[in-house]
Amino acid sequence: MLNMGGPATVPETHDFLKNLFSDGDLIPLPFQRFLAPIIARRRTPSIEKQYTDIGGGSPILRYTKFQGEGMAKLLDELHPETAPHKAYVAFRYVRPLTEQTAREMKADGVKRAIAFTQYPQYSCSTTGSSLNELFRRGTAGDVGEDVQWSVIDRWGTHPGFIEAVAQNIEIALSKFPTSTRKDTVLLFSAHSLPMSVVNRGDPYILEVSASVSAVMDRLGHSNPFRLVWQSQVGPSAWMGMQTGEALKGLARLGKKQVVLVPIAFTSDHIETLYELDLEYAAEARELGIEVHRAESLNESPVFVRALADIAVQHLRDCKSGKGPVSTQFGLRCPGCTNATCAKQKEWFARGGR
Ligand SMILES: C=CC1=C(C)c2cc3[nH]c(cc4nc(cc5[nH]c(cc1n2)c(C)c5CCC(=O)O)C(CCC(=O)O)=C4C)c(C)c3C=C
Ligand SMILES: [Fe+2]
Ligand SMILES: [Fe+2]
Repeated sequence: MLNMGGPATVPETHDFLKNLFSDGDLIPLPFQRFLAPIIARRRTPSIEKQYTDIGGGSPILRYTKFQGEGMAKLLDELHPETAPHKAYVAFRYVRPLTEQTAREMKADGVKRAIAFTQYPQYSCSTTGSSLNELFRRGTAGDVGEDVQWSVIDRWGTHPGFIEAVAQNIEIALSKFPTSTRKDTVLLFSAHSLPMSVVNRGDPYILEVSASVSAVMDRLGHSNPFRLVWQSQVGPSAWMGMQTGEALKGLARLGKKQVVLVPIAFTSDHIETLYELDLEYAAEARELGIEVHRAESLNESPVFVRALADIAVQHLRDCKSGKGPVSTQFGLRCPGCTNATCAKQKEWFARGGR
């Protein structure tokens, strides 16, 4: 289960940021090895405060373990041919790091593995970065040379995922009076992307939009909705409209009720618990808007079942000869010039050999 991870405790914030700013797939910096520790050190106090304010750390490891254990148990029932199943967590910036997990898998004698991204929608900067790291570890022999790999690289319109999000929206909507419920705006909010990444053909914006569209279809277009973008960092141009600006605009339009919907991450983190729940909710209240947030997928049984279904479908596709990767996987961003991306895709397409 590939993801970025987050600091489980406040003192781990610095190392998280240092690893994050050292990742050239996420943030290409000149003199990266030199600049990354400097930027990380400068940003640590403000981000530490945010993790303190949300209860002392990121819950992502706890939720990912919960989801993974639930998925593995379901897989034993749904796909006994490949039982027993075990979920390993491989984070990019905090423990358990890809490197540590790779060694653990080797020690366990794993012979068949699925690199299962936990980002629903594909971006070169997120899933791409995790696959590049796994490729480096795999080719360095950290996982074991004889492991057969396949890849689940995106699943943003899977009906089970869409159902889980839709159910959480319905719960949030039910907190508004029946008489005004249908006027409530569903404001889908996803982590933004620098325009430089969008403009090289990264599919993330398109895939997040497709998720939103599928959720609205499932809800029968019961409410007005918009997709907006949050958490941009630094002075460069990022994908907009920004979530905070959208709330101001909705207030100007006389809207009084909003459901905020996180759509690009599977568990709570500072974007939901700090930015949405503390910052934007307070801003909205000042603007005279009542806000409820759709809960993150966290411990949703519908979502755990969706993960298992995605894996079963993938195992069947592998067996029926559709190959170890999706058809989308082979198509790199037209503007991607990252040499590791190219090598990684070839390596996984051969089953990681
Ligand atoms: C699908 C989710 C995410 C995408 C896409 C994404 C792209 C992206 N992010 C940065 C820069 C930073 N991201 C930071 C933290 C962070 N990012 C995501 C998710 C996505 N990022 C998460 C879940 C987190 C963890 C923080 C949290 O919310 O718990 C940070 C560090 C925090 C900070 O310093 O503000 C940076 C920096 C870029 C440049 C980028 C696309 C290229
Ligand atoms: Fe790439
Ligand atoms: Fe980010």
